[in-house]
Amino acid sequence: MGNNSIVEVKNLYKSFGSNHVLKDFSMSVKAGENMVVLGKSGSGKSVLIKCIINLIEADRGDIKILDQSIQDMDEDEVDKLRAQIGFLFQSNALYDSMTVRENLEFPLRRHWSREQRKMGAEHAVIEALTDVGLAHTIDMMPSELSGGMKKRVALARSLILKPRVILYDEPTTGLDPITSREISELMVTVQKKYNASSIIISHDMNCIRITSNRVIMLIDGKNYSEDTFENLQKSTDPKIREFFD
Ligand SMILES: Nc1ncnc2c1ncn2[C@@H]1O[C@H](COP(=O)(O)OP(=O)(O)OP(=O)(O)O)[C@@H](O)[C@H]1O
Repeated sequence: MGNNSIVEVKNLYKSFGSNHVLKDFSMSVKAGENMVVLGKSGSGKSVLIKCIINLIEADRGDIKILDQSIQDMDEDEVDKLRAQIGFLFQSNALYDSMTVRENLEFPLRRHWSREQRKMGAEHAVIEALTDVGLAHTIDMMPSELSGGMKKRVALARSLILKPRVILYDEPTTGLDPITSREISELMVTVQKKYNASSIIISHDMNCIRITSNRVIMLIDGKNYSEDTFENLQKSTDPKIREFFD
């Protein structure tokens, strides 16, 4: 890996009609790094994540994940790459009609052969659930779980393929402060265990403080500033201060 970059975004532009959302945005996420993207509502954080996983196409710019340019990939290659990327969406997106076990098996059905699943699915499900402290919920339905537990199960599901990169979209939204803190600490624990890199979109200052190695300020469509949480907190720049005051 040339420059040790797991995710490399260069000079990204994305507009919707006259709404210029990303304007020359660049960032580089290193191996094992937790990168937070902080920006106001509507600043383009979700658009950025969607560009990174090729759900929407950027107008201009380069995106490389694990040294592969996503724009040059055919569908098969994108699919293979997606197996190495874990997602944790705000909504959790658990299937309500499936047990916890079936929810966790879902990505395996897509990316593992029948033979691989026969040999390894049970072990993989138990390992991922154990990592989030919820092995005992394996036969439960999502409706029997609290909000925080659902979030943990969704995290377990995003870990099951042992991703190199994990993308978190507002992982603590809707959770009480104690549960938010637990989820944030869990994100740090799993990042260490899996040696994954993460890109985290969040407004939750406590979550950012706990999880981030670095924070990017997404302002006016650009990477306006990037630094550690502690250094940004000390900034006197009014555009940065808005987030901390
Ligand atoms: N598919 C789309 N078509 C048209 N406009 C879009 C589309 N997706 C996003 N936008 C616009 O892009 C801008 C950025 O949206 P985005 O969802 O990335 O914001 P965000 O920073 O994630 O905000 P929030 O913190 O509120 O989730 C918004 O003005 C939004 O209306």
